[in-house]
Amino acid sequence: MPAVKSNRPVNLSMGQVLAVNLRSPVAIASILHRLSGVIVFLLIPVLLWILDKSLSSPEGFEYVKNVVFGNFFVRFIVWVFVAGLIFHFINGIKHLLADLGFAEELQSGRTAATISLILSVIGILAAFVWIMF
Ligand code: HEM
Repeated sequence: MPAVKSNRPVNLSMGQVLAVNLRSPVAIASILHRLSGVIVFLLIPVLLWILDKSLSSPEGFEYVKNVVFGNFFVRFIVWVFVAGLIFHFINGIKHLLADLGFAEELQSGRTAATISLILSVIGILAAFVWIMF
């Protein structure tokens, strides 16, 4: 038996977790930073294959240009990779600045998270137009 009885709630439902976290830009930026890191990591082989193919020969380059990038689904996957990288990079800079002591308090951290979310959305939408059309 623990010496002090804890009233700390355990086994929170996912609804409770989301209700709290979706109201916090810091929490949203944090989980998306982890998710984007994993997405970028998982898609690296696809991008490496495209790069390898495009550098293999002039025919390989034409193949990637016309056939690979001619495919809507491949362009979408490439956009997901670029979107993940944009998000991860911008929020990574925020993390590194916080490590240096910038915007690490509650209010400044919220502001930094909001700014990085807005910049990420702008960059990700621009990448969508660039890659998909
Ligand atoms: C191929 C490129 C990259 C991959 C696959 C990648 C992947 C990851 C993953 C999986 C994590 C762990 C996330 C977590 O557990 O919360 C992480 C953390 C981190 N990444 Fe990246 N990353 C990449 C590029 C970058 C770049 C370019 C930056 C610089 C802006 C960066 C900055 C960071 C930082 C600062 C963290 C630590 C975040 C923390 O302390 O919670 N990453 N990365």
